[in-house]
Amino acid sequence: MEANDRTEMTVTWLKKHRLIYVGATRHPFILSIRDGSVDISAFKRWLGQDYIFVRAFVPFAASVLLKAWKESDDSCDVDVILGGIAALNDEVEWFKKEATKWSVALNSVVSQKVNLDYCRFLESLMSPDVDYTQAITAFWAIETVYQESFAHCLEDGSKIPDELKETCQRWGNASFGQYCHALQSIADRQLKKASDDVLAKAEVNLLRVLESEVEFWNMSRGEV
Ligand SMILES: Cc1ncc(CO)c(N)n1
Repeated sequence: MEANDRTEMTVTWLKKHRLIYVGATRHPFILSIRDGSVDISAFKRWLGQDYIFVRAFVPFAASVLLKAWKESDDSCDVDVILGGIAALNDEVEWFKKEATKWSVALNSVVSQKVNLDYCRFLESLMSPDVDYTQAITAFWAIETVYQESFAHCLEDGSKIPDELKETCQRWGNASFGQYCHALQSIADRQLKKASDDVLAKAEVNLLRVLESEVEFWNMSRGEV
């Protein structure tokens, strides 16, 4: 590959940063869900913290939608992102239902530092100074880590406890996978025509997302 080959930049980056990507998508927390050994208190901690994260992810998604509408040459982008926002609406309701099932009091969950930092990073990406290419690349990466992680839980040979199957289905299902692919195509198309400066920033943001995802799983396991 030539150094300036911009075809499927996301694929190139995931290869280049493979170790951290595998760290985010095959984390011990995910592996423990897959093999059924998951510590339920860790799962509940994840549930409460992720609810806080998802609430911050909604305005981020809205900011990506706004940027798509303003900056994209392809009006289909808005439809893809709108579909993602619709899914987030379901997701917020699902968290409330799931929290009741596990007796997690969502309104008394205190955001942990890792989560606060990640949400603050999302907020920085909402700035109008961050262009559509950077925003959509981060958006794709965030959704894809969950898709890859939970899809792995559902693969052959898994021993997920019944009461956690719905969680894995939520992000591991095929249509969420297609949605992530649609986001990836958009990101690749944008990255192909981006300036070198934007390209460099998008790569840094991708790394920040992957690191934050690893930390988020660590936090869920009570390790930070
Ligand atoms: C921490 C985290 N990353 C990604 C997603 C996917 O939406 C999520 N719900 N939470």
